[in-house]
Amino acid sequence: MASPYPAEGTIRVDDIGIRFKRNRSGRRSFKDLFADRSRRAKPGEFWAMRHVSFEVAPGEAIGVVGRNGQGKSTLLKLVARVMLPDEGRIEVEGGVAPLIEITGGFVNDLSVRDNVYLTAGLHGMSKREIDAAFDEIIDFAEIADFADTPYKHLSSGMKVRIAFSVIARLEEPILLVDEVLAVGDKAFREKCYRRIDEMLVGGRTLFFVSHNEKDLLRFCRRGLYLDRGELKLDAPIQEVIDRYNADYLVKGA
Ligand SMILES: Nc1ncnc2c1ncn2[C@@H]1O[C@H](COP(=O)(O)OP(=O)(O)OP(=O)(O)O)[C@@H](O)[C@H]1O
Repeated sequence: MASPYPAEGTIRVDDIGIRFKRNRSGRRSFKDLFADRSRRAKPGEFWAMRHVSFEVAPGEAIGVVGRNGQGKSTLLKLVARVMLPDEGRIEVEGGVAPLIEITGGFVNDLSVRDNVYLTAGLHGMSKREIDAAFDEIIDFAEIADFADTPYKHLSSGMKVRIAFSVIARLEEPILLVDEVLAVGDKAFREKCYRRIDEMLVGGRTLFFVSHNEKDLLRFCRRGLYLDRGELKLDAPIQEVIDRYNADYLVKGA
């Protein structure tokens, strides 16, 4: 008999909406949390995403496409639970390994070593497990000479290397990858992609944001096309790419 409980890696997004202020850096203040949650955007606010619904089964690999500023990163942050929707519900079964806005996840003044322990620890790895994996994590990133360097002194490509290397070691069932890998050099990116292939074979659920068709087609079977804060199309990835290109590709460009 099928289990009544959703399997790890399942994601259910039900009519979510999120609004932002145009003129302030932060989202909501503590005080705002207790204020009236009006369904209308107040002056100076706008809905970055509204009425978005979809379900993801464990092991699905989903490519998210759309022009700049259409809500792709916001959607990943909602799945990662670092943001909450103002409307609707989002249910995520199991932990999420996020390779998004990586510099936000790592602490600038800590060494690479301490950041590895911190991030892996926050995702449930014990100290003993991290001890055992540490050398491999550093080797994969190819930054052995920099293990005790403060994270802030790494180049942007080196930051991506160590972040990917840690995230790829986590046992979380859901993997989120935005365009950060574009910062890595070609050889390292290919190494990361092979690792993502392995993780998909292992049954991970993937959300992959990219403007690169080849990369989207490599990993994803299904696509979500976000446009003006709406989910314009949820379909096989090739269909989603074709529709996006038909809408926005400048002929001959
Ligand atoms: N913390 C925030 N405060 C205010 N506005 C925000 C915040 N985060 C995102 N936005 C706004 O929400 C909209 C969607 O942004 P998002 O980063 O999700 O777009 P995107 O599709 O990932 O874009 P890109 O392709 O450029 O990365 C944009 O208008 C952006 O300015």
